[in-house]
Amino acid sequence: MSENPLQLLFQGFSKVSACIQTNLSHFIPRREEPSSALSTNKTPLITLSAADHLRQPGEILNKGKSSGPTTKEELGRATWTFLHTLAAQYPEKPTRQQKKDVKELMAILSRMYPCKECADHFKEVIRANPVQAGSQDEFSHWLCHVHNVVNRSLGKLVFPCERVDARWGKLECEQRACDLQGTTMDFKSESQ
Ligand SMILES: Cc1cc2nc3c(=O)[nH]c(=O)nc-3n(C[C@H](O)[C@H](O)[C@H](O)COP(=O)(O)OP(=O)(O)OC[C@H]3O[C@@H](n4cnc5c(N)ncnc54)[C@H](O)[C@@H]3O)c2cc1C
Repeated sequence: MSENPLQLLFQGFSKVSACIQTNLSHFIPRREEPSSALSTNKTPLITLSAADHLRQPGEILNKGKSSGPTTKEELGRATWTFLHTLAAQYPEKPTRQQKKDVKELMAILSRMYPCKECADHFKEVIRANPVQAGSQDEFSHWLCHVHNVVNRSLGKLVFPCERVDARWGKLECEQRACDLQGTTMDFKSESQ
């Protein structure tokens, strides 16, 4: 039976793709591994999609961002996206542990954010504005407020916090499988 010419074309394309991956992986430095692991590990270090064949090698390695080191602005936008998405998904009734976790996360950010001047400034911001994370609404509005404190210090426009839920939503995830589970119990005795 004669094969479909398109099928033959795709088979040829797959072979070329596998060959490019194997050869390209030789040019990418890898972490120290025991020599036995190196000799047996056949998994390519990167995988390429069909569209990647149209890109330059440098573009493939920096997929999704402009080439060159990450700027303070890119880092800031990515971090605020992470934080506001976290706040949008924060439970209506968080557990004691979840409240503790977000406070710790902010404290860690103020020590380890990879821009020292930003981290130092953020430390002052959260000292003056202690984390409020008693509910989803409280946490997302607190975050909006501290983001505005940073905005003001950089001469940026202040964001209207009543629109924070419209700007930042929960992560798109099938059947809300990404949602954090809170508690249905009412911890009235808790101080925060
Ligand atoms: C913790 C932290 C501290 C930082 N400190 C400094 C610093 O000291 N010096 C410095 O130069 N840079 C700092 N940055 C980076 C800075 O805040 C910006 O991220 C960066 O300048 C890029 O700004 P942008 O205009 O693209 O928007 P961003 O401020 O990054 O905001 C991203 C998007 O969030 C939305 N948004 C804006 N304000 C709010 C808000 N209040 N609530 C909800 N959504 C909002 C807007 O749609 C905006 O486009 C810090 C970032 C973080 C995460």
